[in-house]
Formats: sequence, structure tokens, C-alpha cells
Amino acid sequence: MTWLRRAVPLRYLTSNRRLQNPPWMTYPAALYSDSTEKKGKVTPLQETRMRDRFTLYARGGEGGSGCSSLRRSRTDRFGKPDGGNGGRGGDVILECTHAVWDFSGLQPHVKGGKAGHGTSKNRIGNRGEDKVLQVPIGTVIHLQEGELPSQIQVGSPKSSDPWDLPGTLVDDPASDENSDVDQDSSVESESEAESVASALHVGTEGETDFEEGQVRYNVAELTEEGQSIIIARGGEGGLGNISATRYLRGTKFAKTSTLRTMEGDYDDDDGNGNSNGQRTSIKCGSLGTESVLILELKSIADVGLVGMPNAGKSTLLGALSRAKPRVGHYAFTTLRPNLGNVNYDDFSVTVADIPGLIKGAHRNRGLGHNFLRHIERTKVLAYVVDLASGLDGCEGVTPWQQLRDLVMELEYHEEGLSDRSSLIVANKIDEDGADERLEELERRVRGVRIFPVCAVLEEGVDELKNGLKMLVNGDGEGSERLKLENISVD
Ligand SMILES: Nc1nc2c(ncn2[C@@H]2O[C@H](COP(=O)(O)OP(=O)(O)OP(=O)(O)O)[C@@H](O)[C@H]2O)c(=O)[nH]1
Repeated sequence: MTWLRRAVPLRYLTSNRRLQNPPWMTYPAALYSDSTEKKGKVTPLQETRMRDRFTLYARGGEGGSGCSSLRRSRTDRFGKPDGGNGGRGGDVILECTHAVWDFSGLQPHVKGGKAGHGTSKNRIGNRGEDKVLQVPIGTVIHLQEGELPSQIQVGSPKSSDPWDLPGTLVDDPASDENSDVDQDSSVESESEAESVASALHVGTEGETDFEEGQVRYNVAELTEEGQSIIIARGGEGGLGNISATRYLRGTKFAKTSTLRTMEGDYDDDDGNGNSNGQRTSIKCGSLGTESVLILELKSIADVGLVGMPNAGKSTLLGALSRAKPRVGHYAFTTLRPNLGNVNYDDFSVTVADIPGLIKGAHRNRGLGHNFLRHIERTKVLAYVVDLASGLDGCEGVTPWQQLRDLVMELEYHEEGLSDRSSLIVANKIDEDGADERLEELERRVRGVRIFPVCAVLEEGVDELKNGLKMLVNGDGEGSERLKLENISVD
């Protein structure tokens, strides 16, 4: 090997002097035989893991500094202040959308955009850019550190006023007017927060169950498309010397030169020596608020449709709700859970179409156990079986065997996963021989109600809807469980 080392440029030798592959050399496969790592065939879908819990550090953008500038003219030797205020820092906003399924697209540390500084001619600095993070529907927010989100909105945050001017300070900080304004705005924001809280299913601070010094659980829950919440507010912009002069008028600083103020010689305190802790100088923009959140994707649905590929789950979801999942005559058309809302007069139930499970799913066969986790978070199960499978000498698994395989897959994934209220949807009742199959299924499976359905023609769907409602409410017979010992296969 000595000759080889000499012939190869140094940059291809690592520090421990093991040879790396120079680009022009292709080694025969035999040379690699001692490398024990043999790469298995992994489909890209199996590599994508769902992130349903995420810790997020958010910080609002810094406010821009105010400008101290004097406008002199031939007639005015000393000049007049004309420095504009700094812009307000960008917020960090969570927006709830159907477009994302989990938290895998999020970055753990997010900061709102920094605002621009004020400039002369009383020009205000640019507002910092808001960072809008898209989170999936059903995101629950737990607050680990920092303040409670100060503002909750229903609707796109992009609709917020682009001319959001910086600086909340009014002319005279000592006046009662000022405190009135503050009080009013706080009352307004409180009532606003309360009304939105009810829309968002959030508790007010008193109602949330949290203990001092611990995580504050369920601070908010984003359950509908377009809901958004500010999780870190951008800092206020500093005052330019025009606003600062007005601000200082009537205070103890009135006689101090404005320019000195602008240089930040003293803190922006309330006159009793209590600094507000945010601004070190009225010229400087303040820092944004910070928060550490734990985001969690909660139970995605009340009902989980579980079945083998091609059983007709997506078609059924479309028949039950207004959802339009993709339907295909081939297996694994559904690649991620689809959600739909089944509406009743006074009630609505969320149904999730979980991608098809096959025997060995718990060992990551098919689409793997990635989606089995979603079943964990559904309240009740609807096992969808294909009555026509294996009929007329075609290949396929009998409905009772399908049920057995499904229950076993759930149990292999997590013990007790199948131990929840369930019903069976016997789909494709329109096919030849399906009636006899249904009779046999009823003989072989005990303890759980069976609903014959033709999802394509939407037959039997109303009865199924009633059955699901009972199951979700836990009424009467609605708490049946499908047990392995109640399925006879032989
Ligand atoms: N005859 C008949 N065919 C149906 C019925 N319901 C669904 N199908 C057909 O069955 C095939 C599979 O339907 P899907 O709804 O995609 O099945 P799936 O269970 O969601 O399939 P995966 O996405 O693989 O999990 C499609 O060709 C449907 O048209 C039914 O009630 N009767």
C-alpha cells in the first residue's frame, strides 16, 4: 500500500492516514466486502417519521432604534428634531392549516424579523417581518416558559394592518389619559381573548390547569383552518427625537437636553425608580418577548377507519363527510390520514381515514407503523372490511381473516390498542356473493355491531352514521369491543 499512499495526493488521506476514495479510482466490489453495513431497501415513505411533539423556542423580533437627527436651515441654526421612530419587531405566529400534517417542517428556534431603524425627515423604520409557522389542525400548545400568548386571532394573520405603526407611548406618560388608554386596551384585549378563547376551546389563565413553575398545559388548541395565535411579540420601536421631545414634555426630564436623552443617558423609568425592564433608553427599540412552547398533536379524530388496503375506507369517508380523499382501485392510495367531519343536527364527529394496514404493519411492512400511532389517538374504531375480497376464486383475504389480522396488528403495535369501542363496516355489499359473505361474517364475529354498507352508492351510510354517533357518545350498545377470541376464522 506504500506505493499507493505516495501516488495519492495528501488531501485524499485523512488525519489517521486511512485512504479515502479518490474520484478517479473505482475499486472492485471485493474491496468493500469487509464493510458489514448492507443497506436494506427502504421506501422513502417509511423514512418519513411523523413529528407529533415538538419543543419550540420563539422570540419576537427586536424593535428598531429611533433616530436622533436635527434639521437645520439657514434661518434655524440649532435645528429642529426630525428623527423618526424605530419600527416594531416581527411577531412569531402559529397558523393552523390543513396543508401540514405534523411538525416536521418546523425549526426549533424561531425569531421574528428585526425592525428597521428610524431615519431623518421623521421616517419610521420598517416593521420587522412576522414569522408565520404552519401547524396542523389539532395542535395543542403547552407553555413551558415565558408569557402567555398575548393575542389570539381567528383568521389569517396576514390580514393584519401592514401600517402597524411603532411606538405605543403617548405624548405624556404621566397623564391619566395614558393610563386610561392602557386600561381600556387591556380590558378590550381581555374580552377579545376570552371570546376567541371560547372559539378556540382554550381556557383563560385561571381555567388552565397549571402549577407554578411547571409547564402550563393546554394553553390553547388550534382546531380549525385559519386559526392563528401570536406566540412571541415583536419589540416596540425606539422613539426618534421628534416623539421623544413630545414624550418628555412635562416630565422631570423636560429640562434635560433632548439630545442627551437620545444618547440613552437614563432609563425609561416611571419616576419612582421602577424601570420597566424593557427599554434601557427611549431611543432603543425593545426586545421581543420570548416563550418556550411544547406543541403536541392531539387526538386527530373521534373515529378511526381501520382496514386493509382497498377496503374502501377513503370512499367511505367521502360518503360520510364532505371530505374528498383520493380513491383508487390499487392498494395504498391513501398515503397519509385524511380527516372528515360527520355532521349531525347538534353534534359533529371527526373521522380519520388511516392508510391501509397489512399483516406485518407493526414490523413496518406496507406503510409501516407510522400511522398506527394515529389510531392511538382516536376515540373509537370502525373496522372496514371488504366483503368481496377473495370471492369468485379471486385472490384476497376473507373479511373475518381481515378483522383478525387488523386486531393483531394493533395489538402487536401496542397492547390494548384495539381495546376501545368499535364497530364493523362491511363494505362492498353491492358485489355478487356479498350477502352470503355478510351472513357468514355475522356468524363468525360476535360482540360488535356490523353495518353493511355500499360506500360507492352511499347505501347504509345513514345507519352507520347513527352507529358512529352512539359509539362516540358511549350510549347503550355503543361500547362494544372487538376481541380476538370473538372472531372465528376456521
Ligand atoms: N363495488 C364497490 N367498490 C367499492 C366500494 N367502496 C369502494 N370501492 C372501490 O374500492 C377501491 C378502493 O377504494 P378506496 O376507497 O381507495 O380504498 P382504501 O381502503 O381507502 O384504500 P387504501 O388507500 O389503499 O387504504 C376503489 O376502486 C373504489 O371504487 C363499494 O361499496 N362497492
